[in-house]
Amino acid sequence: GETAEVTASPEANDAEYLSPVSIGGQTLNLDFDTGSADLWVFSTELPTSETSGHTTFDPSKSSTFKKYDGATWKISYGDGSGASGDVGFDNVAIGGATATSQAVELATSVSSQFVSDQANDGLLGLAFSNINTVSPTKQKTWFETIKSQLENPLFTADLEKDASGTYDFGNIDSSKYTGDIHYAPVDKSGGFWEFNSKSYSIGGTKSSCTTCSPAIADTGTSLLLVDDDVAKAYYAQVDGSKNDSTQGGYVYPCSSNLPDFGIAIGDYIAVLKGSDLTYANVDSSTCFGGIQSNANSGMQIFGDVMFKQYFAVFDAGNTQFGVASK
Ligand SMILES: C[C@H](Cc1ccc(C(C)(C)C)cc1)[C@H](NN)c1nnnn1Cc1ccc2c(c1)OCO2
Repeated sequence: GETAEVTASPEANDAEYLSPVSIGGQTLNLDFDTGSADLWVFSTELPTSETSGHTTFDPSKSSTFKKYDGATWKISYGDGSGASGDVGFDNVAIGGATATSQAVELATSVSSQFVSDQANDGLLGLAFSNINTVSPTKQKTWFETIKSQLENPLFTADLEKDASGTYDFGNIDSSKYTGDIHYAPVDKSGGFWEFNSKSYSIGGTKSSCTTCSPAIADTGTSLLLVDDDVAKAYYAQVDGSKNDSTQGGYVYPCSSNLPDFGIAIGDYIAVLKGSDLTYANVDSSTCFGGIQSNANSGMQIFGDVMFKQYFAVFDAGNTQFGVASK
């Protein structure tokens, strides 16, 4: 079976990580997103006013591209952004592993957030294909297309703070983590890498929260979006912090000492170091937190803030998600 490895390069503030993907011989930089299941790209079908700074996929230049007549897609993301378009099939290679006849969703319309993020040429979904948005027939993700060719039906994420990391497909590279991998069973019925998270710790003090929402492992989200009362409890320990609606969340004096924050991955509490829980500067003295409220959306979203501190294993063979120290 095959294995493949590709770099994941951070954008400003580690807001997102981009990886090179070859589609019909054309290389685009895509945001690998374990929280969605569409592989979509900036294409020559977009108005040129929306593609400046982006690499666009040109189906007419690929000898292996096949149009999927009548199929369309339309996706809306939780941050309010979205995109839509039509569909074809082509050979899609990542790190030397090629999925043939992979569904590639070509954007004919993208929201302003995507137009302005010139580093991003589209998203590569790594969630489960039951939430793919192609109509009339849902399509497989790249990972699900290639899974049977891989040495093991799994992939790992090693994202780094302000540095390039890697995604590996088909194997677990033991040089990338220390100690044990702690797994939680995944409920994939909602399409996400979803697991229970019924406790947390703040500054070493553990709390159980039987009413806490389940969590998803989401490489496509920058922050850690936790239940509202958990976010409140965390920032109650940060002097001078406040939930500032104009900034869009909790801010505090950059001089604050942030407590460690432990998140439950099933029965295991992964402790995130407080010193790595600041996301960005709002101004020279005010900082924006990596931990924010999910506005009680009923789902906790564990994004890149977690992946920067823990090596992650997405194991489709055993339908489990695991983390290890690194
Ligand atoms: C937001 C990303 C998907 C995306 C990634 C990048 C981008 C830009 C390139 C334009 C920067 C837009 C969108 C996430 N992926 N699973 C997602 N897709 N659907 N829900 N989420 C997670 C969520 C949900 C709610 C929230 C949030 C996050 O941030 C703020 O409020």
